Amino acid sequence: MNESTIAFIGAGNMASSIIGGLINNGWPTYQLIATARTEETLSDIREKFNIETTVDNHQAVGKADVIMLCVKPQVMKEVLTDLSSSIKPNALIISVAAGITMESLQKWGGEHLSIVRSMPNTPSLLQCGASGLYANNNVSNDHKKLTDDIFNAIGIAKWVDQESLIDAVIAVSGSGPAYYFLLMEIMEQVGSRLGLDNETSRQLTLQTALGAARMATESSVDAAELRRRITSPKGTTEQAIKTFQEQGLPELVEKAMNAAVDRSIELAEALKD
Ligand SMILES: NC(=O)C1=CN([C@@H]2O[C@H](COP(=O)(O)OP(=O)(O)OC[C@H]3O[C@@H](n4cnc5c(N)ncnc54)[C@H](O)[C@@H]3O)[C@@H](O)[C@H]2O)C=CC1
Ligand SMILES: O=C(O)[C@@H]1CCC=N1
Repeated sequence: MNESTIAFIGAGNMASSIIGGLINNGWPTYQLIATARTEETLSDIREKFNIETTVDNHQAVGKADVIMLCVKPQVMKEVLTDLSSSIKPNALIISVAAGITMESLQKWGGEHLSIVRSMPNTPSLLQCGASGLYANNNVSNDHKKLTDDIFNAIGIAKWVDQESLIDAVIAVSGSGPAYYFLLMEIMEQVGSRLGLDNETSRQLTLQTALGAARMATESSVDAAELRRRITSPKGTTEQAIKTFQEQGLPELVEKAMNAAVDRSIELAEALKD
């Protein structure tokens, strides 16, 4: 097991998912430290994960081999600028923030820093995460291996060789779980309107999502073929799929994913100074 100590700066939703996933995979709790603005958030984290916490970012960073920046994009500048003097020279910095560029991170933290921009997602908690990773030129092979160890412990991880592709990762997997949750919410509601009691509709919807995801990931054929196998000619599925296609679902999904990319670019521009 890895001997590195990881400091999570900003122990909110994303950090908790990564911390939980690492612990579920056997990462020693004594090698994890988390910070937040309030003692209340930290006491939740201690209760859930039994790890060291502090409101003092400098204290956490001083001990850390890996500094995972998990604050909102809007406070990243303030947090990183303040921390730059406490970061150990050989530490690895990993940002999870959407829309904060490598250029900004280097400007605020220091040009010499080894920085990875990551884009994880919340299923990391269940070790079912999907993360994209992009490294600056200071990141050594050992630091890349360490990054792989962390992100592979909580799911799958893919390196991209152009920073702009992190925006594509945001649109696909960073924000992606929310798209599936939205579809689940809608299917549950429609099932109830069709006469099922709420609990039955909920359970059938969720089990169907789980079953479909498992078939898509575990079977040797692609999603299109799995869909065809359900779609009997002149049957019921055909009518539902035809409705999705005719009403523009593919275009709508593309538009939604492009909106996520556009927002990341907009944030990067607005927060760069
Ligand atoms: N929620 C998600 O599904 C994903 C989020 N992200 C990224 O993760 C980052 C955090 O997002 P969430 O966890 O959703 O937000 P969140 O609001 O749940 O967590 C942010 C945490 O930062 C803490 N914080 C604020 N200022 C601080 C400071 N000065 N020092 C230390 N801690 C401070 C807050 O107390 C809070 O607990 C964002 O940059 C977001 O782009 C990336 C991928 C997915
Ligand atoms: O919505 C957001 O901005 C963050 C980044 C990806 C998922 N949540």
